[in-house]
Amino acid sequence: MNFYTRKWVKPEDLNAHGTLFGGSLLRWIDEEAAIYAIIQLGTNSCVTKYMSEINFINSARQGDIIELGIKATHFGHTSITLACEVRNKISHKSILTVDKIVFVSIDEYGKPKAHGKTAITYTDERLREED
Ligand SMILES: CC(=O)SCCNC(=O)CCNC(=O)[C@H](O)C(C)(C)COP(=O)(O)OP(=O)(O)OC[C@H]1O[C@@H](n2cnc3c(N)ncnc32)[C@H](O)[C@@H]1OP(=O)(O)O
Repeated sequence: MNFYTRKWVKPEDLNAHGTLFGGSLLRWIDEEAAIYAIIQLGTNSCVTKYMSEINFINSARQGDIIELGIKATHFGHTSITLACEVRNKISHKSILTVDKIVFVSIDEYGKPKAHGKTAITYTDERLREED
């Protein structure tokens, strides 16, 4: 799993207990996962279809630096399935896991569209393809 994005937990991200608000974390995850799906599928016409059970394992506190990890686990015909882990950047203690986040590639009418991708590609491979 690659941990691309880091966040610094600030006062506006906290819940009434003074720990990281789950809603803030889920918003960051949805955006991170969407960016990952867009890059892998090569189109920004894709939507979140499904999120599996979310397991909040440990809380994060103000001042903590956390990192968001995403990995593609399955390429379907029109969909891509991702797994996510959020952990403390310093201690590597797990904060949250999501087993499955599914994005679907759509056409101009909002209907599922084949994306033609079968495996993870990395930026340097994509740049080589464009040469
Ligand atoms: C980035 C964002 O915030 S987007 C905003 C939030 N998301 C949305 O508004 C999306 C709203 N939903 C929709 O518009 C529609 O449900 C669509 C277009 C995504 C999918 O339409 P459907 O008629 O359900 O599509 P369909 O049944 O053909 O399935 C499409 C793909 O999704 C997969 N899929 C459908 N339902 C599920 C599910 N519950 N769990 C996992 N995968 C699913 C299918 O297996 C299929 O994948 P494949 O082609 O790779 O085999």
